Amino acid sequence: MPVDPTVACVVGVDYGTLSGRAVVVRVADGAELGSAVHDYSHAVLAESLPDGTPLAHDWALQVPSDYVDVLKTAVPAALAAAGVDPAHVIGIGTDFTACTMVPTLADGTPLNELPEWSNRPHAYVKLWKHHAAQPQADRINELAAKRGEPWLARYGGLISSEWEFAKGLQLLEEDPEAYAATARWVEAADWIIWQLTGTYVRNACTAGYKGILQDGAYPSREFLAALNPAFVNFVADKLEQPIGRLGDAAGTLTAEAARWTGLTEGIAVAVGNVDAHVTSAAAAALDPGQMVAIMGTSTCHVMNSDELHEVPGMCGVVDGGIVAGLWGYEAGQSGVGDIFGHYVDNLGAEWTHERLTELAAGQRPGEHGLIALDWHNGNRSVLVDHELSGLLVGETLATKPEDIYRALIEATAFGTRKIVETFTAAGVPVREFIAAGGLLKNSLLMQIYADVLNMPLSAIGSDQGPALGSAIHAAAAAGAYPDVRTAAAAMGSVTPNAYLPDPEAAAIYDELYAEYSTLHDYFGRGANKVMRRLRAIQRKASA
Ligand SMILES: Nc1ncnc2c1ncn2[C@@H]1O[C@H](COP(=O)(O)OP(=O)(O)O)[C@@H](O)[C@H]1O
Ligand SMILES: O=C(CO)[C@@H](O)[C@@H](O)COP(=O)(O)O
Repeated sequence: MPVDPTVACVVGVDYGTLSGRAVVVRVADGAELGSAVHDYSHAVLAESLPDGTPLAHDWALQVPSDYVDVLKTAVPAALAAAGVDPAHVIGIGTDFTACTMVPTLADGTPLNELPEWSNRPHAYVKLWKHHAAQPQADRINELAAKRGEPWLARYGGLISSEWEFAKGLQLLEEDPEAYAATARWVEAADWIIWQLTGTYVRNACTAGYKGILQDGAYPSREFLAALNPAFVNFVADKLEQPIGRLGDAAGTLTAEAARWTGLTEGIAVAVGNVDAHVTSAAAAALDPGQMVAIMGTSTCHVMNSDELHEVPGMCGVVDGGIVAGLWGYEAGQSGVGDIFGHYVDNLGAEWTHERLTELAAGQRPGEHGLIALDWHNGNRSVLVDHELSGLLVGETLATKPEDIYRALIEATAFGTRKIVETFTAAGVPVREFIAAGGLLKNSLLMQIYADVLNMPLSAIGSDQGPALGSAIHAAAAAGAYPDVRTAAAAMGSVTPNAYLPDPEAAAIYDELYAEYSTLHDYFGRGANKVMRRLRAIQRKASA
């Protein structure tokens, strides 16, 4: 029975680092009728497994049953909050952090859910911020450069330790039994769709940006064998799967998933997507030159272009990676909100983001005498090196907590400026900067970004951008619109010029950015490898 288009709704579910957020959205105009959040009960496993098995440095794991709990809790709660008849919901779409990898049996059962594997770290989900595969990434990059692999240029010259191949090679080399037991190496973005439909389809976005699928091919068997002879069949045996186009239906909701969610069995389920890339649709910002920055735990910068260029240190460029018909570019900062949260957490309970922001807002740029490097979680773009670490210069006995908090915000803004300038210099100009994500709520942070970039900031209309983007893809998958671009025009929203640069502040930030750039190149491009040496000493001391 077709649903009346004026009441038809879709559900978008955004899987972030610490929680899943469900939104019920009206198809006709993108109105968000109700939402709910569910925090993952295991959060991020960075110190130990649930049974206490210790984890080494730079590990970040998750428990996949937490993801299914979101379907069972946040989706019904969002429906209740919206007061919508579930029979009016015609589709569901999801987005996920990436590259978050699930080792599974052939039927999609996660390895960690088998009793015999529950105490093995490599049986668990490797979260996007799992950086312990940097040695494998270094070998992949060295070999790819030596062999002149054509696909390396599509990733700015460097493959990240966060992605599918480095993490897969680490699995093989550190736990060969777990590698052998892994029948499918699955992006969480696709695993959750598998749970909703019973069908495993690899989405074109993560396959391209995180799985090195370029021009229809993965890295060759020869390349894999040269990395490690036992890795030769990694693609054929554990990775390859039919590719689903963004905005198409991956399948329909199973009876079991209908019971979990309270939705109707058989409704359309959109091909999986990534929390960053799906947000461009929510901001109705799919045209070339519109850079959408999804600012949360990390920041992802996504932008379309009608031209293919190599941008040094970008995360990747994929044909149709954001929307069909255009080259989708991605860059990123692997630590942003995480850096602020880590600082706040270490200060003590009486300190909060809000208190520090209020105190910091009273300062003029440069007043605190500090400058920081925003590499507390490594550097994703433009250096692609997760052995790098944070730095603070200028601290004195007069330095106050709010001074450092402001310097950390400014450092992430300088990191974003480095990315914007690199794109523009490479022939992919940034014509509009649109902010999205959880950090939008910090107006001081937004103003600092406008001043540092010295350009107006547009702001996405929704404070649940990724979830709205997933809902838009669900509407296209359900056939309510002919394609994602048409659905985005009807359902997405943005406020242009939400923050305008202050010329005086911008001038001071130009001086501070010059100092940031000097530190960036000195510590990040090999002049002084102290950060890597400290990591090596740390690993030896922790062994
Ligand atoms: N007022 C604030 N100002 C700056 N950062 C904040 C503020 N509140 C929370 N954060 C940071 O934002 C991050 C969460 O961002 P959010 O977009 O909600 O989640 P996710 O990145 O998982 O999608 C956390 O790292 C947290 O430390
Ligand atoms: O890397 C990507 C996208 O490519 C993100 O999913 C990852 O940085 C996690 O983002 P969040 O900050 O947790 O939303």
